[in-house]
Amino acid sequence: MSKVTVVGAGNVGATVANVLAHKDLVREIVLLDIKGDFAKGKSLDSFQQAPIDYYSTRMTGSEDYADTADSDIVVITAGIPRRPGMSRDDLISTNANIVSTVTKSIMQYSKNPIIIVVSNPLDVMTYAAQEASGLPDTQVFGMAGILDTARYRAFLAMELEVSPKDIQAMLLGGHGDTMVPLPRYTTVAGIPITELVAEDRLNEIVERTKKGGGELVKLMGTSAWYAPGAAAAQMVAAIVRDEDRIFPCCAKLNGEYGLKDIFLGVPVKLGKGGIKQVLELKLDEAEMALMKESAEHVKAVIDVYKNM
Ligand SMILES: NC(=O)C1=CN([C@@H]2O[C@H](COP(=O)(O)OP(=O)(O)OC[C@H]3O[C@@H](n4cnc5c(N)ncnc54)[C@H](O)[C@@H]3O)[C@@H](O)[C@H]2O)C=CC1
Ligand SMILES: O=C([O-])CC(=O)C(=O)O
Repeated sequence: MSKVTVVGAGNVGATVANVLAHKDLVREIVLLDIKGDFAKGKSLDSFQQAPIDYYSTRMTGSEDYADTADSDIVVITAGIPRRPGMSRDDLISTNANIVSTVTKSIMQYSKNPIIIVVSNPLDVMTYAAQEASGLPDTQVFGMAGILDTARYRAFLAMELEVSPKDIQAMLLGGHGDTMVPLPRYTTVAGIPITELVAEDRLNEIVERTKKGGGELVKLMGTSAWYAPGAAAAQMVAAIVRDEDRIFPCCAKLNGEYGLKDIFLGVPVKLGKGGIKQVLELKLDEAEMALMKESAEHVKAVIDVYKNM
């Protein structure tokens, strides 16, 4: 049974830990935060749910990295969330420093963890975590695509009045307004979405998906946590169970899609050890152009990070 550390016990981190504990898959979760006893309180509250919801996963809170020693998987959610009017990229100056510091502290106590990054701007923070950890590409990746496709699938379920269970979709690109939902790879119980939703309406749903994070920031004054937390927990589960799930994740590209030295959302096979394979879809010209545009945007933010 694995040990999982979640860094950042705020809205997303506490949700990742709580959802993961409910899956009863790992022996121990350590929730770490710099905010005094905050993580201790969150984890105690969460563990007091165990007798009610019937799981065994232990959860402890800490502000001391020694307690994270020998973690198999680390989820980094530390950092500030955006407020209305901000873009995810506006968080870079604060969060790059936090993510790099957190990663180095983790590496002092865990030799060979898998790191899943959640902090924003996601693609660049994943780049920063890999640089700070020195871990192989297969072991450092980011959570965004599961969330973004979940939003897309939820909007389609609302549109068609069908169960979200029956909607399958794929999405590429950066975790920002340039993300690339793929209607050609979207089905409802195997039926191509293009047969069920008119092109104009589908475009509106794609546009709403791209701005899905911002829609919630506007409604709540801070960013989302239920779906993001569940998405990160699903990635941990796929690794612990060695499921070989195919998920869109933010992964290092080494020539796939004609791109290098970048972390970007692509379909990967996720199981024991992390990313087992990056899948290269046969994109048409329009899809490839959107992917390229998204990559250029992420590259520009990586350059900002490199010059910090
Ligand atoms: N990748 C994605 O799809 C998503 C990413 N996010 C991002 O996740 C991050 C966290 O969001 P929330 O949980 O809503 O924020 P939050 O403010 O509720 O929690 C963040 C926590 O990080 C802690 N923290 C800050 N610096 C730290 C450090 N050096 N070491 C340990 N802990 C530290 C804070 O004390 C706070 O408790 C944000 O950057 C947000 O933009 C949020 C939702 C989705
Ligand atoms: O929108 C944000 O800032 C948080 C996030 O990445 C999301 O919910 O997609």
